[in-house]
Amino acid sequence: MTVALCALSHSPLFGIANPGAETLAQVNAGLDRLRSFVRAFDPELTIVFGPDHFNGVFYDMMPAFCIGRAATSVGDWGTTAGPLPVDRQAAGCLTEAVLRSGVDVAQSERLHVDHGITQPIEFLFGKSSTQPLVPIFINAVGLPLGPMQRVRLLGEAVGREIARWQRRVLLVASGGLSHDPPVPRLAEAPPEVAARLIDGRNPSSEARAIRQQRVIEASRAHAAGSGNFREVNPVFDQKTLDLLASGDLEQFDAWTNAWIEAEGGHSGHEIRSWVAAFSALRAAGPYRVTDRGYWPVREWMTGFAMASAQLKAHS
Ligand SMILES: O=C(O)CCc1cccc(O)c1O
Ligand SMILES: [Fe+2]
Repeated sequence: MTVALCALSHSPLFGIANPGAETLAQVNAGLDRLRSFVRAFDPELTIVFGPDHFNGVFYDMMPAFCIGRAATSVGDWGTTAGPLPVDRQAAGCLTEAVLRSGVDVAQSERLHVDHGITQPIEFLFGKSSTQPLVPIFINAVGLPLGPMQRVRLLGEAVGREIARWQRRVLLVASGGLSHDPPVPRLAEAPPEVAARLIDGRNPSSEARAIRQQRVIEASRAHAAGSGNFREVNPVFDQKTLDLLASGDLEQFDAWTNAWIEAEGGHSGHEIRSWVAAFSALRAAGPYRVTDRGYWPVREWMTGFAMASAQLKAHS
């Protein structure tokens, strides 16, 4: 057994909005380092913890967590659409292990995923990779959410299971850190928006284009200092990264969702992906963070962070 971890933010505005040459060069250099880390580790299986943004998972059946035994990319924001190379057997083992641990994870024979899962895969492996995957959906925008402790326990159950395997497993976390992009919320949605949050799968390409254009315009307004979006919070983000690096992950149990939202914005809940993945790594053994980068990027409407980590025994 050996396990490694890569965690990174996603933003659909990456490649669309320009954060300036210096930031872009630094982020790209960071992504290059992550790709080198992954190549050197040479994973036989990659488990991706990531959210969805009402593109693949809706309120007609909103699970807290869901493991895909098969999955298909909706192809939003220029990501490759279609079936993903899911390792069905590994996904089944993980589902059983998590259920045995007492965490009532949902399961899917066709998990629909958006850029929350596909962007990190494409960053790390390219646009049409055949890298075997297990996608694990972590609800971060379909309020209400359960306590953070459940996220940690989900991750631990995954980590305990893969620690028993004779296989190099890469854990990938996708999301965060603090950000508040224009993702609709059911409680405040007018009826036509509510309808698509409940059952909005397979929008017409025109409808998708209109929504994406709205996000692009929002990011322009935000970058120009107007618009009604919260600022990225580097203090919250560094605190999150410090705690993840410390390995003292039980401390996240005390982070209430109200506090996370107040400090990290509505999409700050995406740190759940990071907590799940780091908890999985820790369940496989003591770890150390080997790389860490952070850039608050207004043009991408997010604090863009990345990290890699590996087991101490293998460093
Ligand atoms: O709903 C959508 O498709 C856009 C969501 C979105 C926007 C900016 C930064 C992000 O990280 C993000 O996920
Ligand atoms: Fe997101």
